Amino acid sequence: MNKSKIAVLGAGSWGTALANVAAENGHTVRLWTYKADQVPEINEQHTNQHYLGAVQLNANVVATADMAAAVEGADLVLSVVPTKATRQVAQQLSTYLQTDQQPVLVAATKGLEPGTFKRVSQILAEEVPETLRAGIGVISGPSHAEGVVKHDPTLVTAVSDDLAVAELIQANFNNQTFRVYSGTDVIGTEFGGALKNVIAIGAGALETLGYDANAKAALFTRGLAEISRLGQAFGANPITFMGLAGVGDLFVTATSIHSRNFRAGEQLGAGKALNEVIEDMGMVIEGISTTKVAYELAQQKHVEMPITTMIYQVLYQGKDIQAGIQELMGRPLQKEGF
Ligand SMILES: NC(=O)C1=CN([C@@H]2O[C@H](COP(=O)(O)OP(=O)(O)OC[C@H]3O[C@@H](n4cnc5c(N)ncnc54)[C@H](O)[C@@H]3O)[C@@H](O)[C@H]2O)C=CC1
Ligand SMILES: O=C(CO)COP(=O)(O)O
Repeated sequence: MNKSKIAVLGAGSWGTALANVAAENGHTVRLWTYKADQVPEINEQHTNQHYLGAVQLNANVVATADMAAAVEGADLVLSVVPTKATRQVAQQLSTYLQTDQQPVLVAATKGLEPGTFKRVSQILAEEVPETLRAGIGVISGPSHAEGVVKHDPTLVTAVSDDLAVAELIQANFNNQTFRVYSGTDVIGTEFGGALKNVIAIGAGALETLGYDANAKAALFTRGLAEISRLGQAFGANPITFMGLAGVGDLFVTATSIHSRNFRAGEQLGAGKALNEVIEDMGMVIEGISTTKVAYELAQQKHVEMPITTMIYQVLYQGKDIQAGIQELMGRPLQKEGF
């Protein structure tokens, strides 16, 4: 395929891993960071120690703290900063894009914006020039950065309202160890990616509390039913939740020690205070704010989400986890619904 100019905004674990995939595919890559002190390390040592340890990055991953330089002439721009920073970064991006520039914009962040309840691709659409709105896509799926940079076989999905945009993202990022599917269910893909983080926090807590596979299977299955129900209330295709952005990402996030959400849950299960968990992680734990958004959305849409509600009460109202589990187990009997 033709080689592209790709700008990646955000040099944390995931932005760096995606930049690395793009560089390995022969594209010209600029990795923007707002922390200027990361630049010499990435460009000279070809590492990003804080996020990815000693892993050697492709030498064609070029970091810069200058967003204008990063996005100049870019064919694709990936947004990979935390959800809460996305709006501000998209506003900055808009000031730097040339008026005749028509890059495809890709949301790689998994979250829902507190207060507005917006999906990440919606935030981008609201903040960038109108001419770019038709060219927005999402990349999601079970893909811990740590596995991607060491070339573990990884499958993700690229989606957009316009299949041609999804296929363009697919063609640019696919390679022998990073297989990219395409699709058009943007809503389902973004709800799946955001909401699995909530369930992963619960899974981490179960792990610490010593619960076995029965409890985890129960959490995954009924958690996925909640994710699907809320997604469908916003127009998602329920089948999406059976795929990479649904059960796939739920599985990886709720079982892997690489998951910040799972690890946060483990620490909460051990009794650590939420503010200490956040402080000590040093990386974004999206599920914490997403839990609150999901809880509020469930109330607003009258969607039954008992597990999410319990996790909300643990995180924000000091509920005891064991008491929460007992409450869930004692709920009125009902038919198995999805
Ligand atoms: N780490 C992973 O394996 C994966 C992460 N994701 C998602 O990607 C998103 C980013 O995650 P990570 O890279 O892991 O997070 P991270 O915490 O490793 O990195 C976030 C990056 O954003 C930067 N940043 C923070 N606040 C900023 C601001 N106000 N303005 C500009 N830059 C800012 C940080 O300096 C850092 O470079 C999250 O939504 C996460 O759910 C998705 C798939 C895999
Ligand atoms: O989305 C992810 C893997 O697909 C990353 O999950 P964490 O943010 O919990 O590390």
